[in-house]
Amino acid sequence: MADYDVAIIGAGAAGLSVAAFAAQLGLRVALFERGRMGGDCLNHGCVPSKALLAAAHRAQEARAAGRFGIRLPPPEIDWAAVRAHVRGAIARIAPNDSEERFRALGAEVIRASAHFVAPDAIEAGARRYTFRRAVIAAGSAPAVPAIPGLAEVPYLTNETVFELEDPPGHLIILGGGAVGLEMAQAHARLGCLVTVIEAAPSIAPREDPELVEGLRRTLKAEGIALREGAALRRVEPDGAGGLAAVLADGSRIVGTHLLLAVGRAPRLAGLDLPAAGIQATRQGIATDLALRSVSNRRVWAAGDIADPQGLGPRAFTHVAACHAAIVARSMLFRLPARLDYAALPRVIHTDPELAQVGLTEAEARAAGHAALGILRWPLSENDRAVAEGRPEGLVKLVTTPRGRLLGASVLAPRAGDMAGLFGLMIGRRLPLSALAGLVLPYPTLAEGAKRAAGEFFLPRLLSPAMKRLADLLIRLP
Ligand SMILES: Cc1cc2nc3c(=O)[nH]c(=O)nc-3n(C[C@H](O)[C@H](O)[C@H](O)COP(=O)(O)OP(=O)(O)OC[C@H]3O[C@@H](n4cnc5c(N)ncnc54)[C@H](O)[C@@H]3O)c2cc1C
Ligand SMILES: NC(=O)c1ccc[n+]([C@@H]2O[C@H](COP(=O)([O-])OP(=O)(O)OC[C@H]3O[C@@H](n4cnc5c(N)ncnc54)[C@H](O)[C@@H]3O)[C@@H](O)[C@H]2O)c1
Repeated sequence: MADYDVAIIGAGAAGLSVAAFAAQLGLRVALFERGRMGGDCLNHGCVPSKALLAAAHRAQEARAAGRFGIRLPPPEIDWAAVRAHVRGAIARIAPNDSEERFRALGAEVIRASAHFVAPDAIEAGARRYTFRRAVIAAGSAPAVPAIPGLAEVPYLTNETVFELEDPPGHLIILGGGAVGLEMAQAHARLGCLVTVIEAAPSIAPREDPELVEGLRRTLKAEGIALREGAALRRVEPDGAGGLAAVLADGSRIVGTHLLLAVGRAPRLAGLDLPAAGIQATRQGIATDLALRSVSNRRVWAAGDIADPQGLGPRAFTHVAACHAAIVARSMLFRLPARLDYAALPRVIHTDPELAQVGLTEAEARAAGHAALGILRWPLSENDRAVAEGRPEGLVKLVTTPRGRLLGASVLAPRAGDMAGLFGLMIGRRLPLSALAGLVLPYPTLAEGAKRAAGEFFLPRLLSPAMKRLADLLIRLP
């Protein structure tokens, strides 16, 4: 008999969700974790980044208070207290992910690095554990690009940037994606000089350019230097304890710290996958859409490390949770399960936030939708946004010609909070009339979603034929 029913490598968002479910069903669960319980999201990702952004936003609100007739002195940043706030947020959430909680649920938590030694066996801490089923949830690590000179300068990643004893004087960020932009705004609002170097022609290159333009304006207005379409040729020490980044156009940017934010790499090394006959791609563990390994049918993968059917990873905590639900269905109940990213949300948690659900206009065209309906509602037409002095932003909907919602892009304060509405519309294939006919509380930003949907029906409602019909009907007794 196998030692365990389910062995799980990694106690991050994905592994913990599977472990909690399997243990509560009474299965014998072994959960291997070599680092901190909670993985990236709790310790080096979502939680510290959102906590740092929260502090930064308070500072910005203090700076902007004058617009509302409130006179405040310029905010003073107590970096040690900001760090304590970040650590406090982690500490308050940590009990949910703790060893104690998972032991109480019935799982055995093994604090050691795990690797495969056979198709049905793992070794950790010099002990061998056999399993009936295994889940690889080892996550991803920050990618380190091959940049000449990088070995000669100290650099930060998401694993170290939240540990700085003092604020960076001038933070140079390589990569203008989700990590780069959130960290850029957090540090700029906390009083640091910030330069973002982005290789693609635009920051947030996957996102809708109309929305990115609004975000770019905000970031620049806050003093963040954006070097877009810039190739970094090399980095070198500046002789004063900092570094210089030399771009292909010859310009030299001198900073005190360098943060790498150029994407993620799956943590495959050290798992000894060949020992268990588990195939992997450059992007992660090769699985089918039920997240089951294509080559070892005892094994599933979940979270950042999964590469389902060549789709590549979607490195988000909500995706890790969604993967865990699919693994539970497929692995524990042997029910059909199929990953579907059609209604997947993603949010860049800057202020304003940039939220995307489903396809952007460009993604919809690339997917072969030749004719599209494009509906827009600017935030400047939303009463709440105007009242709060935040008219910068846009709701943009992408539909089929018949009005089925394919994607929604929103730039607005707390845009992510609108994502659920669009996710439900797309996921349940609800007609656009459901959104246009919804009665929403006034005044809320979400009314922008309803008004954008209304734009689909307005030209039809006010057509010459409808006007003639109205004229006729009003004459009837
Ligand atoms: C700065 C930053 C901000 C982010 N913000 C957000 C956000 O706002 N919203 C969002 O949805 N997502 C966000 N993400 C992404 C999110 O953090 C990840 O998608 C999520 O943490 C992935 O969870 P996971 O369980 O797949 O992997 P992880 O959280 O990385 O967990 C994997 C665990 O496996 C352990 N492990 C690895 N190999 C072994 C081994 N051989 N033996 C034992 N243990 C092992 C690791 O120590 C780790 O604890 C952010 C990421 C970063 C970097
Ligand atoms: N709010 C969130 O949900 C959130 C926040 C942070 C991270 N994450 C997750 O973590 C993942 C990783 O984030 P990330 O920002 O590191 O990756 P990313 O893929 O989102 O962005 C990386 C950026 O770096 C650029 N780049 C790549 N190589 C470069 C180079 N040599 N020089 C300059 N620019 C270069 C890319 O063009 C891209 O714009 C995200 O894709 C996301 O899934 C999510």
